[in-house]
Amino acid sequence: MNNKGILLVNLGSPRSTSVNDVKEYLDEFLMDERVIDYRWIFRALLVQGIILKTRPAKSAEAYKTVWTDEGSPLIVITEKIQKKLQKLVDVPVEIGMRYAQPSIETGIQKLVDQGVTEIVLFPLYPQYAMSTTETVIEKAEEVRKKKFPKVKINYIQPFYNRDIYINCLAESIKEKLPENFDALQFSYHGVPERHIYKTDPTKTCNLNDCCSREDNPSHQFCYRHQCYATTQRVIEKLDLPKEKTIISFQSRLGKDKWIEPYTDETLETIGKKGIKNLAIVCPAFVSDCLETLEEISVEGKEQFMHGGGENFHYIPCLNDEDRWIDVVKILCEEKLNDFYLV
Ligand SMILES: C=CC1=C(C)c2cc3[nH]c(cc4nc(cc5[nH]c(cc1n2)c(C)c5CCC(=O)O)C(CCC(=O)O)=C4C)c(C)c3C=C
Ligand SMILES: [Fe+2]
Ligand SMILES: [Fe+2]
Repeated sequence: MNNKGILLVNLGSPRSTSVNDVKEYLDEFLMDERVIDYRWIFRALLVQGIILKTRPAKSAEAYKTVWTDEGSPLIVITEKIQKKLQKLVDVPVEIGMRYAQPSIETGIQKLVDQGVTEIVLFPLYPQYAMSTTETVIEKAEEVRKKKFPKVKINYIQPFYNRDIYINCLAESIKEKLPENFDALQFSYHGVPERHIYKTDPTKTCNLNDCCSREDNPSHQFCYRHQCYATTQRVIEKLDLPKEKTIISFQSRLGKDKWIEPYTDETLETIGKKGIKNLAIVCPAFVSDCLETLEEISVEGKEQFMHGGGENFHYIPCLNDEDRWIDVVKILCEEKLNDFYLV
């Protein structure tokens, strides 16, 4: 196994909470054509001409509320996953971020410096999206071809429906569920509807009930379906009645239509419909980050309380829980073994 290694890839965070560092990060992130998928000139006009004029200051304030002495929660937790995994496997494990530092290139370089020529790259996203899994693979391939042409990379596929992951997520949620709750809400990061249509090679997804149907040819690339499937399977494992569960999509940006239902609108209205005690979980994220610790735990709680809710219980992500590290290990080992089959 000594020429093999593992690269865990997460989204990335700004270097610090200064407005300039947040601006630099948002510039790289939002200028990615798989995140804001307009033609370059329109993307630049929107991002550099409008969004970067005001958003960095607002986002920097939000980051300050979640930042720890060690840094960004997303990076710190990814490092913890790396360290725990490293204790369980006999190949080097490094991390790389799609945006900012440590970059995917830095991660690959660190592996290469340890003699690695065959890398298992793990995009840490359970569900496929053009703005997550796909952009990670595109970036890694670009870096590989330019800087490391002799290195081979095997990519771990989205694992939203793998039994080991579903069992792990369900167990984790079960342990953290409060005794009394009227509903369990599954809030996933949203994406613009256009992204789903664009990445559907079968052109059969209508973003309606087909996403929650068991089989539709579009499911392999339908982020909305994959979120529904994760939810459905966890609900079954937890033996929860469907009426006690809610699915929604958070973190909208801009004026485009994003996939529905929206988390903020849901949180503002369910209190009046009799849901007073809410538990909420965010399974699109394997590690807690700005979008869970601020947008859901703080803003989301305010929205729920404002709309007549009484008790709001946020269920943390899998983070560095041992049962999740075991899943990461199994998924990595499967791909490490693939190298022997070629
Ligand atoms: C989990 C999967 C994610 C998808 C899908 C996703 C799509 C997506 N995101 C934006 C815009 C922003 N996202 C931001 C933060 C952020 N997004 C994800 C994950 C997904 N994004 C994470 C894990 C984080 C947190 C990073 C951290 O440092 O903690 C932000 C930055 C914060 C802010 O200013 O709100 C933006 C902007 C788009 C446009 C998009 C799909 C097209
Ligand atoms: Fe995002
Ligand atoms: Fe779909």
